[in-house]
Amino acid sequence: MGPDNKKRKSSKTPAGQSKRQKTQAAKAKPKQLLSVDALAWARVDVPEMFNDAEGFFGLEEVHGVEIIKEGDTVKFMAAGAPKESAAESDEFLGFDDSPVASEGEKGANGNASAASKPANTAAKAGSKEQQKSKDPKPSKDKKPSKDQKQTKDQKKKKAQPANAKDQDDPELETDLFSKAGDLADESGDGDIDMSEWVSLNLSPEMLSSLARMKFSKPTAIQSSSIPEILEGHDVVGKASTGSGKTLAFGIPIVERWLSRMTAKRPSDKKHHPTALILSPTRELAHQIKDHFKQLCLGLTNSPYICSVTGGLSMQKQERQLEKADVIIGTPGRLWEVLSTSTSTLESLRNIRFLVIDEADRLLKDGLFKEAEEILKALDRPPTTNERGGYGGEGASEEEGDDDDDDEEEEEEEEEETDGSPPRRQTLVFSATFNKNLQQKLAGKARVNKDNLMGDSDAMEYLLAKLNFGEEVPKFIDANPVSQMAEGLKEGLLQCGEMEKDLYLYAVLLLQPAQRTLVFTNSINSVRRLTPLLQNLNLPAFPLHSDMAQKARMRSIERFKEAGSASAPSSSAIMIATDVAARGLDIPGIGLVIHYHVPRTADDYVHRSGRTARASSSGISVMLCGPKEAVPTQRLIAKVHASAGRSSRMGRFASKVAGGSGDHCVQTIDIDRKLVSRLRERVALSKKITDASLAKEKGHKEDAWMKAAADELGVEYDEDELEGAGQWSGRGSGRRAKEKESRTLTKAELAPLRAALREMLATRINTGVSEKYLTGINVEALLRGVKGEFLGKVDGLGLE
Ligand SMILES: Nc1ncnc2c1ncn2[C@@H]1O[C@H](COP(=O)(O)OP(=O)(O)OP(=O)(O)O)[C@@H](O)[C@H]1O
Repeated sequence: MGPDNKKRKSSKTPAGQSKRQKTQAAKAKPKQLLSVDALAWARVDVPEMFNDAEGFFGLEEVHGVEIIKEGDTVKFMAAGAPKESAAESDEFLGFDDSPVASEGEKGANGNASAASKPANTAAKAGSKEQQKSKDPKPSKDKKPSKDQKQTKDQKKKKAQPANAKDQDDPELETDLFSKAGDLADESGDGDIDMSEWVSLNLSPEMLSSLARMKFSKPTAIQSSSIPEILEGHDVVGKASTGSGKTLAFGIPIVERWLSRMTAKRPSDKKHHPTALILSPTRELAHQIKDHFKQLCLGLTNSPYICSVTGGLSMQKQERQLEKADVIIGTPGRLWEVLSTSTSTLESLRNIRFLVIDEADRLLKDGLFKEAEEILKALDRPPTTNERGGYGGEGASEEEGDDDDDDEEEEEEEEEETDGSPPRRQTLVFSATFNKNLQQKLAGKARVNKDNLMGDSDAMEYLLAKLNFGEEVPKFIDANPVSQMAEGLKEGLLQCGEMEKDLYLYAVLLLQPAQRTLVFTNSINSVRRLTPLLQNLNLPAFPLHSDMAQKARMRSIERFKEAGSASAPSSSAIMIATDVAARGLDIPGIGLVIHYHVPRTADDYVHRSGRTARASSSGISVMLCGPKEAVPTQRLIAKVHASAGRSSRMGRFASKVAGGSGDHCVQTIDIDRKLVSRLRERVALSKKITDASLAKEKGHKEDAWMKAAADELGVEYDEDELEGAGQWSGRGSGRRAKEKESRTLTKAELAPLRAALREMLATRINTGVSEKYLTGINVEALLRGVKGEFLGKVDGLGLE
């Protein structure tokens, strides 16, 4: 690193460097013309309200740059080296985007970047206890000296392909789903027998990566899909939730990238991504990215992986896209990028793999219009102009190819020399391909033989939706008997329609898990239940699509912290809409509660699949009001009938009635007396919550009315308006009630809170037997107790 770089390095802490210093540094250097992408853009913090604003994706600023306008063209002149070289020397560590900085070492790791780069592995491990102990690197130095770091950086530069540099912008680097933040894993490294992977013919590098992840054998879907994908087939993969579908397509994609890198010659200038993966939600997209990165952590050479999702800076994502090898995107944002950038679209037409994860959801009629647009755009033949663009990589390969012995090179050449895009493999994965499962519960959806969609129907459906390269893709069903995870226990708890809050609280106490996920059908319910449980001293966090992206990530982060190495004896409850139902892989979720009966049977499968993942066990409990009993039975019947097609309704009926079955849905016999002892505190908490929410809503309405009145140039006085009868009519009753709650807030909220505090501090007598008449201290119960009280209270009986 030269002296120039050293100086720039000091700009890492903007607080420590004044604007004047920066300007002086700039003056001292010869001026250079820079491209807009080469500039050191730094994110500007904007108020939360802009986070998800339509069409607003964030602000970025740059210092020490002179702007020169020549006609319609704007050029940038700056002192010092362009960003490109800065990035190579990890210069971008320096920009202190405050929200990222608040994420502690995570942001720094993202910057030291390339979780997947071997040279950075040590840096990453340095901040994460678990990885530190597992890091195979010989150097034990936590903080390398400057010289050592320089040598390391130089080595890193040599070892990495040009496009792997500057892996992530800290803002885009979520790192939320890396295993480092997961439940504390005490087990040591040990020697891992990897012989069960041998038949899949993976590269030694890949095998050592898998060993590093302690995956000693492939899951069923992995051992059946990986060979087919490596052989070049299109694959439709179906396997139960949590069965490792991500790596079933992830491993062959990375293998393919590795072999492309080996075959690549210096003359191959044009860069095209290897794979595009479509995901229905932002969180899942980030998770897949993190999963890929983990897989690549041990590779000497790793692909550049990026996610393209809403809620984060589009400009930065576009810059990442230019050099990406593996792209994971949500349809909305991806389409936004593709519809404005022909070069990106062109590049994506050259992908080798198109993956549709959670395909039944992404391809559901009318749900993701953008996904359809993307698929159409990728399949559209390029215009004559665009076609010229394809020549780059293929042509240079043709000219430069003089090694007839290299099979992979031949393959590359074969695919690209005619100027048309290379053959693309389409990979489609989900736990549910049964169209019948998608039907709404309301209406006349029936479970009968005729409307169940079997494998062949599923295939027909997919063939109509997707343009596969092969006439018939390989259909792999790794779990033909059940789409529910093996270690899952399902329970159904009947309660009064208006008693769900009470029963939710009771289940949380009686069946405590380190991480519990509660699903509701509406954003409003998430907004209400979160404070309701928080008032009861429960660690509840919200997740819904109306939250700003930063808040969504913060919630997941907090949820994940529970039981992790940093907080081993804590627990957490996430209250979510179905935005969390698909794909989320957060280890340690021991309990899923369906506060509302899911709208469709596939939602039930996926919601319940957030627990009992990867051979662990878990419990799913459905709260069910009297009116919901019939639709709920229909729903569960659908799920189980479509799995074991030979004995549909009868099988379910016997299970609910308490009959034995291999996949049993138990009716839960809860201790109702004990539940009634919780009633008072729940009622009080509800009162406090309603008052706070009404107050909040009132503030918003007031603000809106005041603004409207301002605009009209009139005085706003709510009481006057009410007195004049302006508020009468539809909705006035509700408004009056809300107003009452607001008034209550002012007059009585504090004593109510005090009363609840007192109630919560009192032990509850379980009244089960002499032996256990110790009572429950709710606070202690929730502090990391794993089902210990269950037997004592004789509660849910689901353990
Ligand atoms: N071979 C393996 N051995 C052990 N664990 C594995 C293996 N492959 C994947 N896993 C782990 O299994 C968990 C579930 O994997 P993944 O998220 O891919 O499941 P999925 O089948 O896609 O689930 P869903 O249907 O809910 O999306 C992950 O934590 C992953 O790290």
